[in-house]
Amino acid sequence: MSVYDAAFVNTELSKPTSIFGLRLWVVIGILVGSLIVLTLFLLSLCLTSRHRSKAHKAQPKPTTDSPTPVISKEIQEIVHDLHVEIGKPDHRVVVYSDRASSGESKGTLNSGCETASYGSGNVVGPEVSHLGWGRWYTLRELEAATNGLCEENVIGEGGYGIVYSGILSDGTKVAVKNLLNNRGQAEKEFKVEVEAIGRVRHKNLVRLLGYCVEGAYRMLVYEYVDNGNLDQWLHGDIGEVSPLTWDIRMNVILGTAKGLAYLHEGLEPKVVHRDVKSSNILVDRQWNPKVSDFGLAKLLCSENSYVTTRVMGTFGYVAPEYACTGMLNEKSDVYSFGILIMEIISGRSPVDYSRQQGEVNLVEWLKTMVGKRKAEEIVDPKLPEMPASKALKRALLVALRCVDPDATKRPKMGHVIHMLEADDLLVRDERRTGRDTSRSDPDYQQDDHVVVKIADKHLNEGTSDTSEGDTGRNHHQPTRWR
Ligand SMILES: Nc1ncnc2c1ncn2[C@@H]1O[C@H](COP(=O)(O)OP(=O)(O)OP(=O)(O)O)[C@@H](O)[C@H]1O
Repeated sequence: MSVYDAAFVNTELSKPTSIFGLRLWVVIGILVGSLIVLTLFLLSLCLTSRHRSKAHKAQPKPTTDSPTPVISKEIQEIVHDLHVEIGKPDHRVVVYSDRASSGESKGTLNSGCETASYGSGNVVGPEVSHLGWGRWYTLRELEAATNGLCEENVIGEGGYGIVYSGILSDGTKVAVKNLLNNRGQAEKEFKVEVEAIGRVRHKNLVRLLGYCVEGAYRMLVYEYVDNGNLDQWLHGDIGEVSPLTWDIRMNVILGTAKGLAYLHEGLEPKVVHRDVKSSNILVDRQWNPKVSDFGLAKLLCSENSYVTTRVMGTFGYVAPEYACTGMLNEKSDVYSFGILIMEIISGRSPVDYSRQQGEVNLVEWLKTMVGKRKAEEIVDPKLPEMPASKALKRALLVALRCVDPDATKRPKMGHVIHMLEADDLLVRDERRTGRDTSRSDPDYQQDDHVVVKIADKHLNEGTSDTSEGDTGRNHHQPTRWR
């Protein structure tokens, strides 16, 4: 450009324009500046929206197959209508059939401890459950806690799932129950547990900390109870002398009664456990009992009874009227609890085919022994020391009342606690004063008389309403109840 041209451009650019009399070069400068700012703004907008859409894709979409809302809705439904079916799985497959279609994970978990691959891939910390309690754990998180659902972490295997010990990232020790796919049974058990005990807090009930719903996986995460279950301590290989003293046994009975009383009388709708038995009573190092395994629980509104066509429970513990008619209310649990007391006192299983005739059925044998005034011979021979006679008879009395063939005459769990605690106070008092009241105390003599009377009455009534013929509708029904 020549000097002339440059001077011309300079002159032109310096001319004032109609825009506030600004010179042309100033106007051009403002326009270019604005254009740059606008371009930058649009660029940043574009980048932000792309980032958002990526992040959105990485999170599981809250669609209809998003786990929590669906489960939550279904759980509400089962409160009104639930028929739990009997069925024990015959093999240990922990990957469910719809897993492949969900596209989330592949392969089965078996005896190896290698980490399985889980396709969903997001490592998300525990979220607060949408159910209003507990936590919603990811599969990956529980896999990490249990060393990949490792064989070495297996604590036990129940009818509906395998239980693993695990340690969460915050150091909490937990028990993780991986429910088996049993044609819908896992789903039902899962819903029942979540609904029945999700919100329950009681020192004698195993606390459910949260759950995992991912693809076809259904897992329940419980507080870890570190001293096994009562069945192991009563019938396991524990040597000649049981560590379970009389006081410990009574403490276990009382604690269990408190847990059940809370389910029956402290909740609305009340919860009938339906599977009270020694393997479902966990104990901690101080021998505090905690009732577990609510998979068969049933929610009942206030005074209701429920008639089911399928009887659930464990052989030897199921109340006769429930077995025969399907009529279920909390008194069925009271019956099972009575059997549990007998088991704890005697160290015998409710049904033991290795025993001689007349001793196979615990209730029948125990009543006969009481009737013959041989209560002392009922006591577990592995007990380190014999209980006070009065304490033994009171415990037997409670047990006999709980297994009354007439469900309406069985005490409520609250009343059971009252009877047990009264006994506790009396026995402690007896020990403190160092006197044996058993012979002089009229109350004691009355107990003795009542125990024998109840046993006799039950023995006479026992078989009339539990005939062998009435077994048609029930699954796990023994041919004879007593
Ligand atoms: N929270 C827990 N802490 C420690 N151990 C547990 C816990 N929950 C269950 N277990 C143990 O895991 C094992 C299996 O328990 P689960 O409740 O699945 O079956 P079960 O009661 O033995 O049998 P079923 O379910 O067939 O009646 C039991 O030995 C039990 O002691």
